[in-house]
Amino acid sequence: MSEFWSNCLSRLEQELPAQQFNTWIKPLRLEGSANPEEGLRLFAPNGFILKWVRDRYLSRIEEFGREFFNTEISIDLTIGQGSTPVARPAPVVPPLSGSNGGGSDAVAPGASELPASASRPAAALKMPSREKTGYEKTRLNAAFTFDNLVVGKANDLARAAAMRVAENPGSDYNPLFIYGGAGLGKTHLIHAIGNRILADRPDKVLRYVHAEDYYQDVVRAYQQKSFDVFKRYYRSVDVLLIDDVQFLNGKNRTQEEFFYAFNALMEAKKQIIITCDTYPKDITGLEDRLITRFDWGLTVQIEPPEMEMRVAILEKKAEAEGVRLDKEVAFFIAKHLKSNVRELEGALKKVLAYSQFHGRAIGLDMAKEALKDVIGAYNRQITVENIQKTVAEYYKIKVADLYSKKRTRIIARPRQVAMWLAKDLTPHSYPAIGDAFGGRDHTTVLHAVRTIEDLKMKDNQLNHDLHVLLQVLKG
Ligand SMILES: Nc1ncnc2c1ncn2[C@@H]1O[C@H](COP(=O)(O)OP(=O)(O)OP(=O)(O)O)[C@@H](O)[C@H]1O
Repeated sequence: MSEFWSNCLSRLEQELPAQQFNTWIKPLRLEGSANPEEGLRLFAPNGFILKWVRDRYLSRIEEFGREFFNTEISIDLTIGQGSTPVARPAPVVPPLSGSNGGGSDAVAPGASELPASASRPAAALKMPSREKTGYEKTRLNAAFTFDNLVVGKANDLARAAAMRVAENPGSDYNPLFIYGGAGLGKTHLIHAIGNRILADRPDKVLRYVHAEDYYQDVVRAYQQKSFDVFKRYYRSVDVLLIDDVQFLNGKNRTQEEFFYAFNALMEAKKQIIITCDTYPKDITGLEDRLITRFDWGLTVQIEPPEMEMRVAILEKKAEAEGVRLDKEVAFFIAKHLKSNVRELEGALKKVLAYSQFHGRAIGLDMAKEALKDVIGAYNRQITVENIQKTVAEYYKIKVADLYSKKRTRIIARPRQVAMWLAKDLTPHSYPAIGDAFGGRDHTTVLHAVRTIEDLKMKDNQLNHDLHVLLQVLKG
């Protein structure tokens, strides 16, 4: 197994820019028995890395596995440390040490709140200590700083507010609520704030947490009846940075805990910074008392970047990879990909890989060739509605069935196919796709995407369906 993993690591190291490899791949641990058919387990230190790896790298790792073992393998990606230490350990809660810390703690998260991995044992969450809190414990990503954040009209207000908070945590804007669409730099900005605070005030106890990880901590605290430790942990920080708060949607028990932590931190004049994909009042599935609190400080938006900013981002990212990008290439990419910085990064990566693979210098013609699929799909403006209509026609069902609660296989499978296509062909996030399918939870979309990914390897009919649908949609 270790031979496979080192093989996989060296291939990924060759394929990916060093920053991506170090951030997303290096902290992973793989475990499994000698027989790969019994399944492999890939441990990610936190939900943030898990989400990223699942969306971007898991299918590639599985592909390497199939080549290496010459058989189908399945990899169970889960939060944890495995049996070997990881670079950035996930926070975990120790076994119960006595009291459960009050009446509300006896309330379990609803069954639907429990993640698949909830029954797995967890290691111990340590109270942050000022002496011992090293950079790793903050869970910040050192790669996201103000220095490498490109500023333009789309984010100048958000950046100015972020700088102000970084300079005076706990005073002016509390909480600072940053919202905007997927891939527009919210995570980058929140890490930049954390990194700046820590650089200026190394004594501050600071904690970055993705909302999924916060939820996992609540689940573990519940399982291990260690709410005292959990509460003290989150209330003892000077700065709490919580990313993608929309993921608390529908998780009532977790929201309750967050509500108490929020109040305690605000009372103690500690800084809270929150990111979200929508304006507070538009968040669905979150309690009103939380939503109104989000508005207490300053709410700032990050918008899709304008043309000049997109060009500047491409140039900066290319520079970080040691490449000087011609203006015409940067303009060409920026002209075609408008709504999402992550997409711009993906396109740039594709151009760099294409140039390396074919041994060609980066120029306009080459970039056009490398990106013809990406840009073709983008220009045809594939929308979720369009996908739903095409899928419904293909499977001879009604579009309304795709929004409905019907679970019969004849409806459920086309719905999963449509969700998979929506994730593949549009820039929408899991929650946004869930909304477009009758207000379903993002986990349902995630499940659909994983199911179709798995099945398309094994099921010829499904593979054929996907092929036809992709051709129709891409034109
Ligand atoms: N203004 C910018 N300057 C430089 N890089 C940027 C900028 N905005 C976004 N990026 C880069 O784009 C990528 C995606 O950004 P990020 O993960 O911060 O988006 P997000 O808004 O948090 O997305 P999501 O809601 O999907 O989590 C990151 O690699 C980030 O560094």
